[in-house]
Amino acid sequence: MFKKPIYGNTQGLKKSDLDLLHSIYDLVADKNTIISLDIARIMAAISSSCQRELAVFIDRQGRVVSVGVGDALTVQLQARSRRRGTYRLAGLRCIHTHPSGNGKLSRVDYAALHELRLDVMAAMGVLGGKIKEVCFACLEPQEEQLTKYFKDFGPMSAVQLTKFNLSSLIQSIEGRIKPPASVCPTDIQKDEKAILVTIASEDTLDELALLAETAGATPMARVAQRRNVPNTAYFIGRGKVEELAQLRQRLGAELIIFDSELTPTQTRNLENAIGCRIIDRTTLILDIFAQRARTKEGQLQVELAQLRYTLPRLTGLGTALSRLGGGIGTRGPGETKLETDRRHIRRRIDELTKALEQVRQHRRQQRQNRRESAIPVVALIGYTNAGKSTLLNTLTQAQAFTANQLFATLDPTTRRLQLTGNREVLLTDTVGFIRNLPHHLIKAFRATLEEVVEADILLHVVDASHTELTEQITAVESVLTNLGVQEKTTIMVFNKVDRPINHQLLEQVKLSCPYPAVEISALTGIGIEQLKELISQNTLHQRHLVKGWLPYDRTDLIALLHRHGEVYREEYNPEGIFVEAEIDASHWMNVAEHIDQNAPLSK
Ligand SMILES: Nc1nc2c(ncn2[C@@H]2O[C@H](COP(=O)(O)OP(=O)(O)OP(=O)(O)O)[C@@H](O)[C@H]2O)c(=O)[nH]1
Ligand SMILES: [Mg+2]
Repeated sequence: MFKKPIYGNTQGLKKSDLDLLHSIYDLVADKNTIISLDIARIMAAISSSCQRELAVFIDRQGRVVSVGVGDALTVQLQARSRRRGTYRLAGLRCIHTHPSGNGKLSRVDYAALHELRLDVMAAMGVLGGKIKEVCFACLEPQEEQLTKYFKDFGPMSAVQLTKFNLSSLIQSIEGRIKPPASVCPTDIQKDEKAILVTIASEDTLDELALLAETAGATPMARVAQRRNVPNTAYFIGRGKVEELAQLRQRLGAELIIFDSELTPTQTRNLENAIGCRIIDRTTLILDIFAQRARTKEGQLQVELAQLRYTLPRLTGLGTALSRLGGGIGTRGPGETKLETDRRHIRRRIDELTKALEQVRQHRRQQRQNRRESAIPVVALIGYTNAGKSTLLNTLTQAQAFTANQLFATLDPTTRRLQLTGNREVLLTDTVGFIRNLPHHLIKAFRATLEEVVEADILLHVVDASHTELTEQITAVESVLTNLGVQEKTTIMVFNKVDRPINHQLLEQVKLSCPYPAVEISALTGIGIEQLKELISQNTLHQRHLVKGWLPYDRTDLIALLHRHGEVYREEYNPEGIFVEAEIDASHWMNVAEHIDQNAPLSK
């Protein structure tokens, strides 16, 4: 029969010891404890008898995966390496012996713990065939990364070692390691069954359902209980809580999402009464943002918002429940931080605030540069899913990500847009708005939203085919007011007119809106030329008139006028070139100083 190998240098080992070593493979440790006593005792006996170090690796199911003679590094390097990505532990623990009787971990032991990213490294000091003392250590994440920081346990007896709860130690370590953004999507729990709850009318749950789906959940049922005032303890009535608990059981749902903000007490009470994870709309939106954020800036903003909002709410049962495997509302900074060190959170908030301040400075500088080049900036704003990114793509042939999802865009994208008459503007696409956009989010997303604040004009993109277009416009306007930009020059862009439209409603909306409006389809191209014309008209003041004479040796300036402006007259006379043109403010100075009111050769 195939025998699993004994790794390391086995030369000189007695046959009976080798057989005993082989027998370790047949033993299984309890998955929650570091090692079982029978394995420990066999190791102590052989290690003492041959006066060599022995190492045993056990996986999370308690199975012995490799047995060897020598230190942990030698043994494991010969056995198959089992790294599971840099942001996770290897899922293996190592127990090895020191025949000197000293149970303290050696430098090699710590090195192996770090290099192999072990769950735990334990050293057993053995003397006279008996276990004298045991020490073990695990990695201690710093700033969400696994570094060379260790946490030591022991010395203790072998019996004490078998009583130690390994699972919760591993969970607490892994809870504090943050995967890099690029690996986040693999952690998304697809199809978490969810129940949606509101105290308004059931229609309002359409949007919540879309949000839930965007986050990766499957809405299974909708529960509406009309109330003017939420119950302070449970948000909904006590009887409804019972009903919800039964419904959850029947459907096997893992998550209940409320359409409003819940207080920490309400969340806790509901979790205790229903026994599953309860999240509110804000937490759901933050979760989507956490999944979407790709740039460093986006990630900083989401983490800040989460720390400010979600973490103080993740207390009580929620903590235990979310430990059972993450899921919606549990992504992001990780709540173990909350348990271990509240001061750490405050420190992190400070760090994030400072880092974001730097981002803002940087963006301010970028905007300053743009301002100097005097190219007008046009910001695309609007309700999420209105078609902003699609419009950016249509107008500029950009390749911004678009999707029939809420919050497809998180990070601002800026592209140049060529208009008629060589006119040029910068078009910025940014995060979509939503009704009751959480206050924390507006604050956290200031760096991004400042693009809107600093823009010269706004294109307010509206999904004209949406039944709630009026509500969506109002929601966007309320965010604009919040940002203090309600007075900015705005063009209303009614998008998706290729779809069935309630024309009566659209006409009403257009009549009541004080801004110039245009109907378009970003998808099919209807109305795009008209929109460009409106953008031109509204950014006209950014051009200067040039009228006068240029010498023949400055035909380069004529070329510049053609490139960055519109030339109305261009006459080649014997005494010089007479031009009448308009040119972008950014290039005006270059030409203006050479333009002469009098013909050069007539002077
Ligand atoms: N029929 C039709 N669909 C459109 C039109 N414009 C956009 N869409 C669709 O609407 C959905 C949302 O488009 P996006 O461009 O991602 O919307 P957005 O406003 O950038 O959304 P967020 O970034 O999520 O805020 C996509 O499925 C688009 O294909 C249009 O003119 N007509
Ligand atoms: Mg978008």
